[in-house]
Amino acid sequence: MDIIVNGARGRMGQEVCRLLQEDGHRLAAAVDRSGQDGCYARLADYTGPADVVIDFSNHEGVEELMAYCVQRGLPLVAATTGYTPEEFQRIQEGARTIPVFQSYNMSIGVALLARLVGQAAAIFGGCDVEIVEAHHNRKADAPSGTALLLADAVKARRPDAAYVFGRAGHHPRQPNEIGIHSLRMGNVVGEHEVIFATDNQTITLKHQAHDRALFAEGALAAADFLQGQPAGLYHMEDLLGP
Ligand SMILES: NC(=O)C1=CN([C@@H]2O[C@H](COP(=O)(O)OP(=O)(O)OC[C@H]3O[C@@H](n4cnc5c(N)ncnc54)[C@H](OP(=O)(O)O)[C@@H]3O)[C@@H](O)[C@H]2O)C=CC1
Ligand SMILES: O=C(O)C1=N[C@H](C(=O)O)C[C@H](O)C1
Repeated sequence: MDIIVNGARGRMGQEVCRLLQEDGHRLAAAVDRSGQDGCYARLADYTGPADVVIDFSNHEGVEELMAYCVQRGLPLVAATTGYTPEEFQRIQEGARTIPVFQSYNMSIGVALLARLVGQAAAIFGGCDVEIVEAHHNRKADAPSGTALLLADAVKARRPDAAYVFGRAGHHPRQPNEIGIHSLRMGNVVGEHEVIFATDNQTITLKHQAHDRALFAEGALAAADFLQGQPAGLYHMEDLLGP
């Protein structure tokens, strides 16, 4: 399979480019806005053969990304985080024409975590929920896309949940709050903890990524999954199975 990697000079892009060749895939084109190290500066500069685009770049490039994939009829693995609601809507629109696999976290472990979080939220209906995420000190967006994905897994079971990002000052906790807290430090690859607390017990569900290869492997599995799929929006749940 011939893969276009968008954001190819970034931390994740480099990991995908390294791994895909070991994995029997082929790099059709490396695209990065720097245009350095043999990369195309823009997606539109590459018109050669390709089977899929994997995107780990920046949310602001979504219009160009979707226009390119839709115009060429190319399936897309959309792994970038930090989308505004309008930008995310652009992905949903594109998915009416092409198959799009979108996840804020490409690891199967986090897909399982999200499922367990949904179960815990349903079983412990009235408990307090707090989410703590930690990432490296170069991460641009906060909270992480994964923290939002996990909060959404709770909200799916508790529609009145309200997200509170960090806390300061005098604001007593409300029963329907989901507290979301972001740590940025050193070289942490990605850690997510969801805490369910009642007055007499605490349950903590936690995922730690040790290596970015985890996300690159997931993105390649998603690219494989998309081959032959009809237009639509796909997620890690589709890879996880029952
Ligand atoms: N879904 C998942 O599992 C994961 C998602 N991510 C997400 O992936 C994204 C990238 O992460 P990471 O690799 O750490 O970030 P980096 O900043 O290291 O890499 C992003 C790269 O994309 C380039 N870039 C920015 N905008 C564009 C554009 N419009 N077109 C082409 N290239 C562009 C950047 O160039 P420049 O340096 O000039 O800005 C940079 O080289 C983030 O949103 C991150 O949160 C990360 C890990 C896992
Ligand atoms: O920027 C990162 O590094 C990561 N971003 C994703 C997110 O925002 O959730 C996934 C992973 O945790 C690493």
